[in-house]
Amino acid sequence: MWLLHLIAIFYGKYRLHNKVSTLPPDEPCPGVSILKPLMGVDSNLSTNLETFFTMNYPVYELLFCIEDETDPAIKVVNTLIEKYPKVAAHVFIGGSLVGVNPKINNMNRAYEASIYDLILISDSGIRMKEDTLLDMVNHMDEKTGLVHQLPFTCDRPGFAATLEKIYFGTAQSRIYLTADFVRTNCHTGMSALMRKPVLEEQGGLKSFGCYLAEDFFIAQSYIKKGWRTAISSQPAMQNSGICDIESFQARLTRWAKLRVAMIPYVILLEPLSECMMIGACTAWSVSVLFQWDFCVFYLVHILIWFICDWTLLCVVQNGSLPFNKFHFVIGWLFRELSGPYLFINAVLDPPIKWRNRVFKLAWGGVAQELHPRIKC
Ligand SMILES: CCCCCCCC/C=C\CCCCCCCC(=O)N[C@@H](CO)[C@H](O)/C=C/CCCCCCCCCCCCC
Ligand SMILES: O=c1ccn([C@@H]2O[C@H](COP(=O)(O)OP(=O)(O)O[C@H]3OC[C@@H](O)[C@H](O)[C@H]3O)[C@@H](O)[C@H]2O)c(=O)[nH]1
Repeated sequence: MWLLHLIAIFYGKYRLHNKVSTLPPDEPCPGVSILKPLMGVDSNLSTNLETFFTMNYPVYELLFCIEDETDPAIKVVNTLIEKYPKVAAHVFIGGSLVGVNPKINNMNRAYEASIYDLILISDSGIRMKEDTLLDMVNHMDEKTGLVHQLPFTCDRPGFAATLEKIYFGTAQSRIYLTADFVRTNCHTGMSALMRKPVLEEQGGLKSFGCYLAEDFFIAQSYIKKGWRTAISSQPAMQNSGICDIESFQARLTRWAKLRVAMIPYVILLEPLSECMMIGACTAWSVSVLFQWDFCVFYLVHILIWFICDWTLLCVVQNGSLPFNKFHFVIGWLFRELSGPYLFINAVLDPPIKWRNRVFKLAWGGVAQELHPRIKC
């Protein structure tokens, strides 16, 4: 785990927040079809979506996917389309039933209507900078089939936002960056650019509709076909208007359930890779083997881990943090203490609740909807 910390810090420093180079003027810019699956409206939706209309990229189309024809997101999107008439944008309402995964069902019609060879799947809460799309396209070299963004968050007020930033900038970034360094699949599909022809060879987006963790299986299919996956230099800036501890923990629990079903060895490795757990195990081991003091060892372990996490968070943030060190201590302790508890909860209660549906996963990751179309 110390090695993982070091790899994440140094690789993050080397790989993230690099200057985005412009494409050579003589090379034609590849067009990008951007799929935006939407469901409901939050206080930041309009400003988040607006950043897709103001990107500095020459050829792209925006394909908004909305399942429910009464969804207020339709009005938000139409207002933006009227405001930016020069940006190619279309709205797909109704979705299509091609599998169990509601996000795939929502996006599939837009995917089939997309006209470019590069597809960007981008969740509703994501914000783009003017050069984010260019940065992602720049990472799509001839060996790479899928470019994804390291999940991170925008600066927002409140303890829940602090907690989210700490989680994504420490525990998640550590694994994500190390996985990218050793070329292991760790793809989280909130913002991913992919080659459409490769997806088409496998039957298109709909062939991943049987999985809830479509992101993991899409990346896996690229790797099996000999393509590389890579992270881009800019992290994914999540900026959902819904930011509270309960929904954040529900999301982490849902993701943990997906991981456990897809990659069963994480049942053991994941809790053991948590600071408090591995620290306690190691402190006990050295107290038995070498008669070292348990408490001193444990506290030094936690202190070094804490310093590494702060360093990594600063690397991923690449600027001043919106909270002070005291808030970091509180948020970090809360995350580290609640992490193993959430994981155990996820293992003990396998049904997965996602928005207004409940699913069950079989080992391997194939999903089944438990009570189709229940409303919250
Ligand atoms: C030698 C030490 C090995 C340590 C192994 C650590 C085991 C995993 C610990 C924590 C997992 C955190 C994963 C964070 C990102 C995943 C977020 C997520 O769950 N996303 C899902 C929903 O979008 C998505 O479907 C799943 C994506 C793939 C998750 C793969 C997790 C296992 C990654 C193991 C990488 C180990 C790399 C280190 C190798 C030396
Ligand atoms: O029923 C749904 C649920 C979600 N979605 C869309 O899917 C995207 C992600 O939804 P949420 O924000 O609820 O969920 P997460 O951020 O946890 O998703 C993430 O984890 C699970 C993976 O399968 C997803 O690819 C990844 O985006 C949003 O754009 C949302 O609008 C639908 O279109 N229909």
